Amino acid sequence: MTEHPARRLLLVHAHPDDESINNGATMARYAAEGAQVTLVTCTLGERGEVIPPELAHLSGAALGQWRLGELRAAMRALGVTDFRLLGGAGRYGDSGMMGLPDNDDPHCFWQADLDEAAGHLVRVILEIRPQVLVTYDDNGGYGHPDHIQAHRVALRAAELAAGAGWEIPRICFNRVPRPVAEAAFARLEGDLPGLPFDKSAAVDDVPGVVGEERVAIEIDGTAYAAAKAAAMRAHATQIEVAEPYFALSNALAQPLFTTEYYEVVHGERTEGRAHDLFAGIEATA
Ligand SMILES: CC(=O)N[C@H]1[C@@H](O[C@@H]2[C@H](O)[C@H](O)[C@@H](O)[C@H](O)[C@H]2O)O[C@H](CO)[C@@H](O)[C@@H]1O
Ligand SMILES: [Zn+2]
Repeated sequence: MTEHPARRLLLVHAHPDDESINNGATMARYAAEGAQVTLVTCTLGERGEVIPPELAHLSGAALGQWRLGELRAAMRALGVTDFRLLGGAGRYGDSGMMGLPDNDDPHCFWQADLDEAAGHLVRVILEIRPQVLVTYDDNGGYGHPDHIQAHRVALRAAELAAGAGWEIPRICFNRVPRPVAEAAFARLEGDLPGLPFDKSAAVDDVPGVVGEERVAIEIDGTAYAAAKAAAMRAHATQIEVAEPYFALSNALAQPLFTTEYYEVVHGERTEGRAHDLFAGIEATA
């Protein structure tokens, strides 16, 4: 039997950058504490926009390879050594934003056969035997096809893995409590004049905003704020950071959250608001 660290976390994301935006502090914390942190990213993000003018020439496969390099740099910043591309680098293409003709590309992730894609993830689950799986809600957080498909593939793979001998004890969705988001945007409104961004996004532009009652776990990542910001800066084609804020290529400022929040959607719930993704889960072989 392969020796496993006692605590094993698996995160499933759509593009290089999502992991740092949603879970950078969480990943840095658990990596620093000696847990096994495994990231599976489903596409290389080759249909993304590019922020820095000096990189504006990058598109298609060249952009995808560049973003893979950005992902490597972000993982170094977080101290995460186990990160993989679903089915291997380039297996599934970036599907573009919802409603675009890109969504119909037969190579794109949105067109993937669900069980074929989930099969790649089942192999990772049976190898790692994670106690916690983190992914997006059924809307992918904000409706992007690759995020929705990442959710579907993650949950299908968890179902198949349970039938093949490993039921993941806890499955979580990335969340932000609405009061937290509203307070952060209120601060942003006052800070905006001093930022390199002209406009602010809105609370409902933030993926996964829900009522407080649905948030079961919060991870205080204050100690890892610098690591998260460095990881986000590593994704320079997609993200501009001006702590404690950032903007994507749409140049709309939004809060850079260093406390990260989770809803538990499968497995043992926690008593009240927990502060550890592994709370109440026995270390398992
Ligand atoms: C955070 C995220 O999921 N980014 C995706 C997204 O990128 C957005 C898209 O280019 C949109 O048109 C911009 O206005 C927005 O600023 C971008 O964040 O979609 C891309 C294409 O599928 C994807 O590569 C990127 O990772
Ligand atoms: Zn994404």
